[in-house]
Amino acid sequence: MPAGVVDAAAKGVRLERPAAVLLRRASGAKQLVTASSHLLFRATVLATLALVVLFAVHYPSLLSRSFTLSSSSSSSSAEPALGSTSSPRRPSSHRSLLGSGATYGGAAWERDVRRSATPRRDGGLSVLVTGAAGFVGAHCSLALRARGDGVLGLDNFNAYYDPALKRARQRLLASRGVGVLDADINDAALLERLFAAVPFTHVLHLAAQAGVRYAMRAPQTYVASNVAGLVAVFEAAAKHADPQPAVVWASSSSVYGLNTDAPFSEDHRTDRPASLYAATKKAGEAIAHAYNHIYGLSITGLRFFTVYGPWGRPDMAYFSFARSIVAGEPITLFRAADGADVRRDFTYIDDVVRGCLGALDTAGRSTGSRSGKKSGPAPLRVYNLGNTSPVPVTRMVAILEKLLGKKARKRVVTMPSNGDVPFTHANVSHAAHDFGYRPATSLEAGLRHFVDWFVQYYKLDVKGTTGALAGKTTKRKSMAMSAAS
Ligand SMILES: O=C(O)[C@H]1O[C@H](OP(=O)(O)OP(=O)(O)OC[C@H]2O[C@@H](n3ccc(=O)[nH]c3=O)[C@H](O)[C@@H]2O)[C@H](O)[C@@H](O)[C@@H]1O
Repeated sequence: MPAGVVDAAAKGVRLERPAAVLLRRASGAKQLVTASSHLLFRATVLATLALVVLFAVHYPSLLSRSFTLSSSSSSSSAEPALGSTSSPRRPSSHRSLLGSGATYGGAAWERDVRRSATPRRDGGLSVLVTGAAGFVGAHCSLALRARGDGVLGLDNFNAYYDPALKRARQRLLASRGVGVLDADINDAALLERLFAAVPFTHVLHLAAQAGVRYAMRAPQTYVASNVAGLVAVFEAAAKHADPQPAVVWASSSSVYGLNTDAPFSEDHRTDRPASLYAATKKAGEAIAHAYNHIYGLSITGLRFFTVYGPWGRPDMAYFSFARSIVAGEPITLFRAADGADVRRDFTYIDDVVRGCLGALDTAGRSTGSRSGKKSGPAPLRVYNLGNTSPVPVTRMVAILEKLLGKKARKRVVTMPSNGDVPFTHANVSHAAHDFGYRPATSLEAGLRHFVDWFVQYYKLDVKGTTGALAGKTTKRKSMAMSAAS
């Protein structure tokens, strides 16, 4: 090879080398950029997924069918499970934590809300029922609807007791034209929106954290529901409704606490609550006074006395005892420290429903307005809704044993120091005078209705387990609430 050529070739090689290196570097950089953008993309996707999972864990409610007028049976198709009625579980997270970014609103939503809340009779009420998928709330909603009032329900479906039972009540309400919003009373934005959409004449506020003894296990849920939630409802009714509705709400016989004068009258002392539950209800009565005084809200508090019946609360003694008797499990019976039987003024649900409707019908108008001015004093009332005849809990168990055809396995212990009180006994003369409240159901008759429902709802084999029930239950109307039937 000639030298020039060699040189040239060498030069060529020399000349070509930097170009190839540059080319390789360029393509390396490109690959690097591509690879890192893939990496970045994947990291972003992973981070997004992680956020979604975190979000779902902390706020499952938002991913569910929130704030819709749930009426379909898809909300819970689970078969009723007797075993799932026993001990209370912690309530699920409150929707109020989500702030105001929820998915309610829109023309279709407002149309559904208004349809449910519109009365079907002249002069009918338009009632917002909170806790509508609860025991008393569901019965009252059906009774109001049955007489032609408009009812919109609201419930957070928390897991204090089996939410499947609440969903079953919700389906029953839907079948009668009552919509129940899946929402929390602590969601101020939602309440504001509702009062903007509907001129409710009344609020029947029954949403609460119930249960006397559970308050020792989950104290903050009582404050969140019974104090903060009550304030949220009063705030919305006082400041965002035009005109202001009258509010009727659930207080409790437990406010009498350590009171020993009997029968309990509304004029007796209620400043010695025995449980945090009672204290939050007593606080509610004081809060009601303030909202009535400042904003002219018409407010009626109803002190319920151990309400029982079909579609009841599984955490209550009569219900959990029935479950245990059927399952052959032991029950614990409390005895007062002096050895006396613990007694309760058990009140049947239909009587309580009549009391609630009487209180709504006689509530009287609120006198305030959104501007904050009131035109004069508004009604502020409180009533006992009891049965006026206390019965020993041991007698309640004996009736259940007879109805279920099976003996209870009893364990009797001295009442622990858990907020319980040894007896309750209502004087209902004020409610009788003001709206004709007259409880008419004996514990025997009321528990018979309960057991009929209980056996049917949980599809119990009454022939196998309950001689006394066989035959009776087959005649029963299917899933009908007595209040509306
Ligand atoms: O009247 C009221 O204000 C209250 O009535 C009931 O509270 P309570 O009367 O304690 O009803 P249960 O929990 O069903 O207890 C009824 C009776 O059974 C007794 N009991 C309860 C549970 C148990 O395991 N053993 C037992 O002997 C209690 O001491 C009580 O005397 C409701 O649970 C409250 O939400 C309501 O506010």
